[in-house]
Amino acid sequence: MRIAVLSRNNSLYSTRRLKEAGEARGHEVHVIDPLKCYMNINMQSSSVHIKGKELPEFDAIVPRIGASITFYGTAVLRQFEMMGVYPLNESVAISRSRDKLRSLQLLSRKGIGLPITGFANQASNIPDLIEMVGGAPLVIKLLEGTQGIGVVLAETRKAAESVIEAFMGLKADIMVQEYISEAGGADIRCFVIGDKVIASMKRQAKPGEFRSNLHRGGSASLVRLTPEERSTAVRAARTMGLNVAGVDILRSNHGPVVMEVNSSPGLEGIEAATGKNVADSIIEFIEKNAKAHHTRTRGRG
Ligand SMILES: Nc1ncnc2c1ncn2[C@@H]1O[C@H](COP(=O)(O)OP(=O)(O)OP(=O)(O)O)[C@@H](O)[C@H]1O
Ligand SMILES: [Mg+2]
Ligand SMILES: [Mg+2]
Repeated sequence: MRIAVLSRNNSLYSTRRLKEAGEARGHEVHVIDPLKCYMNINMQSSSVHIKGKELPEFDAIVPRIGASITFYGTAVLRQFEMMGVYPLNESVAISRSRDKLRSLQLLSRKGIGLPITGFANQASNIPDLIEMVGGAPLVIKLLEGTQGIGVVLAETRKAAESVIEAFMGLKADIMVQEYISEAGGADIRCFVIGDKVIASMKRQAKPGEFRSNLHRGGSASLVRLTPEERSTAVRAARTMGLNVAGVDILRSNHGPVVMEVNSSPGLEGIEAATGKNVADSIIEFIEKNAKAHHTRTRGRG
């Protein structure tokens, strides 16, 4: 097969591994920078070009679209979908997963366990919002945050009120969440491919920190999932319409709760922690599932 990896940089670990794994399985793999692509959108035919050349036909495309280029990256991916290229994850599903509130709304509709979460636009609603999520301690999150930056633990109601007020004053979009203290500063990354969790790891925050992000000094280790955790992760990925997803779960007193579903989960941490060849499993999934014009939305966006 001829496979495109849509990625800004072919020296990134995940991109490199996907190229290696694809070639090891006998495929031709091209790394394509979505920002370098330009497109012809017309009635007769769609095409994608780079530096004056039309790109060849691909059998499948693996989107690795960073959060900062979601808008243009998904437009390029959609163009490939319209041309009939099989997307590992569809543009619609990626856009959906990038909106945290929309994601939580979709997951809750399917009865998937979530931390109690509230959001509001006006400062006058703050006291009621805090009440709704069960009072302090609680977690306040910037919707645009990443790598744990913009995630705050407010220990008291007073602290919560002033942090929420400050964020709202800056016109930042936030959500307020029940603090799952029993998770003990750990979360579980479930790497889902199709209808299976093919690898998982526990990430433990460093002492004195509640955020388990590896970028915040957390450490990864192997973990044994319960059947409920497995099925929660798989259902969360399916609800978002993602074939490949990194589902982050907290172990709460009321069972596993999903914190977020990532559409471009990194391979470095999970391959290092588990010793599994995750890139190979992704290529294998593509071999089994890639068909031209095979998206749930048929590229309609
Ligand atoms: N409600 C919560 N209760 C307990 N711990 C939480 C809660 N929300 C977040 N955390 C901790 O904080 C960390 C960061 O939170 P989260 O994953 O929501 O933000 P982020 O990592 O900045 O976002 P992204 O993963 O999209 O980059 C989590 O990995 C988890 O360890
Ligand atoms: Mg996170
Ligand atoms: Mg994330």
